[in-house]
Amino acid sequence: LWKLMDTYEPNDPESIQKSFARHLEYSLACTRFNFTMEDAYRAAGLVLRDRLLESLNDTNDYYRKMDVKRGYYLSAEYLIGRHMQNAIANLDLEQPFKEAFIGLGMELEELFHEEADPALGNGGLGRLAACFLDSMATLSLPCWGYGIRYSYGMFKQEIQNGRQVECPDFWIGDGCPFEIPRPDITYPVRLYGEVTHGEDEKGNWCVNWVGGEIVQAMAYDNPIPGFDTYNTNNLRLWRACPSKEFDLDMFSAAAYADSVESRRKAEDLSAVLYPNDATYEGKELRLRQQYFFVSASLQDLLRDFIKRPNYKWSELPEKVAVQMNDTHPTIAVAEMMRLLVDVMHVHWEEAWDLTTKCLNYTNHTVMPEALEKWPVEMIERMLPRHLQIIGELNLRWIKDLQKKYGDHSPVISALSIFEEGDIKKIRMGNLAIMGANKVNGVAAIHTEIIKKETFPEFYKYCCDIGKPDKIVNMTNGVTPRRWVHCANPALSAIFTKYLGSHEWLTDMTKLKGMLKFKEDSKLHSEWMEMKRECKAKLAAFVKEKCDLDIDQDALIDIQIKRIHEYKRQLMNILYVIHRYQELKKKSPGEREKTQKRVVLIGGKAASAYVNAKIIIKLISNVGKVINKDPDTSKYLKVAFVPNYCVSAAQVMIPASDISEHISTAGTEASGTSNMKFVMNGGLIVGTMDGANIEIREECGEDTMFIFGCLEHQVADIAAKAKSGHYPIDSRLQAVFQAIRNGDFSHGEPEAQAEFCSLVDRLCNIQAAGTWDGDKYLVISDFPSFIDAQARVDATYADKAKWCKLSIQAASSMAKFSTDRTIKEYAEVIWGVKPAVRPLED
Ligand SMILES: CCc1ccc([C@H](C)CC(=O)N[C@@H]2O[C@H](CO)[C@@H](O)[C@H](O)[C@H]2O)cc1
Repeated sequence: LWKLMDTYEPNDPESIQKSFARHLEYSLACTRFNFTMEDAYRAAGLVLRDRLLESLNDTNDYYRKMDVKRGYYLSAEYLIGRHMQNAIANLDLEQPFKEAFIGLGMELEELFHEEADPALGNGGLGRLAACFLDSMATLSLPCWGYGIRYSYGMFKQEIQNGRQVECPDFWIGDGCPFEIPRPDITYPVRLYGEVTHGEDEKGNWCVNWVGGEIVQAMAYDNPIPGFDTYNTNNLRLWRACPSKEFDLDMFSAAAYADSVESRRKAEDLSAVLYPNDATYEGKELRLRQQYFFVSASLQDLLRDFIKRPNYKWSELPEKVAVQMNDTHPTIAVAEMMRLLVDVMHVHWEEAWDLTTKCLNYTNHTVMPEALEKWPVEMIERMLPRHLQIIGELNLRWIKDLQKKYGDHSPVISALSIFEEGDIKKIRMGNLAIMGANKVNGVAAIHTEIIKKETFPEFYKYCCDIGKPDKIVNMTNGVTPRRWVHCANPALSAIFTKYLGSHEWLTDMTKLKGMLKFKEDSKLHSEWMEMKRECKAKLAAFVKEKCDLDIDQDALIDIQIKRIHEYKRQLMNILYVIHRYQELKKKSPGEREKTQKRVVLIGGKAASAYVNAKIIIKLISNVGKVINKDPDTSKYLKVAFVPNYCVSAAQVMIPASDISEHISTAGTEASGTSNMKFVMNGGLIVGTMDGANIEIREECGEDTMFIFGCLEHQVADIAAKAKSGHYPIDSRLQAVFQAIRNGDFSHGEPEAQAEFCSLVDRLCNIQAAGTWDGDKYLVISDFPSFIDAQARVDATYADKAKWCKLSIQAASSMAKFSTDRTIKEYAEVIWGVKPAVRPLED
């Protein structure tokens, strides 16, 4: 059987066609003469699934045989995007698949479009997790991801009359060929109930968590193929199922409704992704979701560990490393202790030693409103044993601190896991740092802010105990497979042609080889042709989504990311109004000389985020005025692109000339779309914030149009404003006036009121830097923003210079590949080494 089984799926076009036809018939019950494009996509997906599954199993067997140290990434979100194109590329099947389907009269692109975009995440954090999975596999690192299989992902965004409308995203629809249900892998997860103490059968004193409700966590495996390797890792997502499919005795009793109720209640757990991406909402279901996937994941990885012949608990940190993606999985600190102490009967001290050696924590935001603090009473009700454990941990922690800093040092209350107050809370950030081996920020400036402003007492404590390197920096990255090779095949072809191989795709330092051609006219013409192709695709996309015709020779200016006041989409649209007013002032002749611009803004607002939704409305209404103004529409177009998601990003990002990363200095932890744009030859208008700073260092100052105050200046500006010194540039005054005049309200009183409230709050001078005023310093950064945009126009007028800068920047982005980022995590934090699976195994 083994000989038969080995590599049983040949990859020549004909075998692929056969396998396709077989799945059409035997898996989908279609006949080979009548099937829809969606059927074709599904059958093709199953052809790939067979190969992915084979590789996943063989890879996992290899890891087990080699008894390697494993890494586990715990994330409540994975924005994985469409699978098919990426799977074909990473399995190195592009050629045979292309030939096979051309032979069947189908373009691969047609199939790709049939796939639902699994949006199991909100934004940056979720997409980073997905890029990490791709790099962990490509580096042949024995690392798996764990998460939640939400039935409803990130809502679909429709724009109706300029306003965001959220629509449920039932992405699973008729099933996803790229996931494998594992009814053989389920774990019980208890919630609520109470804790009893007593003697077990052997007379040992033990703690029992009883009662409450049990939910079954069932695994769904999503193979993650690496590029240019035979290794395929796994993303194991948990779905909540009722513990007893059907409680027959309940069935007999007239409590039928209850059994259905308990089924619904159980399934609720993994039903919906919470659509907020930077504001903590203490919803109980959210905490249940977090504990649910953390418990199932830790049970699963510990089961794998104890499967190893004559395992010893002391070996756990040598065989297991866990990364907590922000505080969302931080209940893992207490759950690991419960499983080790209560279930595996490991002594408390050893259990704590093992826990703090295995767990690690990544912080992704310094926004106070995003830091999770769960009410003690909620934890007490839902997770009574965990509250006991956290209480005990904090007791010992405080004792340590008192020994070091004295009983009444203010440090104690700052470092305590508990936040006192009328509602006592558990600070998940403090618990995460306390329970972690390593803590990291996601960009150099962000990690410094964590040390100095967000957790200064913790950093000082680490230094005091001689562990200053407990907090390390891991600058984010993106995977070049999806964001260059799949999103921009024309650019990928240029790199491979000029560099002589596609090695750059697994080692982006090779792109430096392009620099010697950066002023080469032949490359320039190919480069500009590539950009033209991307712009043509974008034009078709914008026509379809916004019913707007855009001039492909215009400068394409894009800002796509979650709508949030700190990301300052408002400043972008205020500038567009200013640019419009300047155009209107000009004579037709003068207008002819101006740089044509198309400004595209896209992103979802958290459903309860009122100000963000008003900003979307303002952008939509401004577009309606400008785009049909005969004086200006030839020179300036602006549109809000609906339903920004991974697949939309793959169409928009390759087409940019300029992209906006204009957050107030010190607010954007890193940003990752900035990296994707520059890798595709786009240049940045940005502030000295997040990873913009490091991109500028790598690519050269002349490739970025920087403006605005620096992080350390923010507090001064706010202080000056308090004393009334916060001047408003006259050009911005003119913009505010136009808004107040109702120029962009289309006679909608509600919109007019909303727009004016936005402007009024900005102009509440004394309150600048606070929520009652211009919290994110739009007014004080506006003049230099105008200057930066003028520099863009001037530079863009010199096409050869622009092209040179574009090539220079795109060829200098090696640092921002997640291969570099993950290599650092593996070496500095996890101590996990590549385990390259040999084919013949
Ligand atoms: C509790 C609600 C909630 C949900 C998600 C989050 C995320 C941490 C927000 C997020 O996505 N942060 C982004 O993470 C990216 C990856 O590191 C960074 O590049 C972005 O700068 C950061 O905003 C915070 C709070």
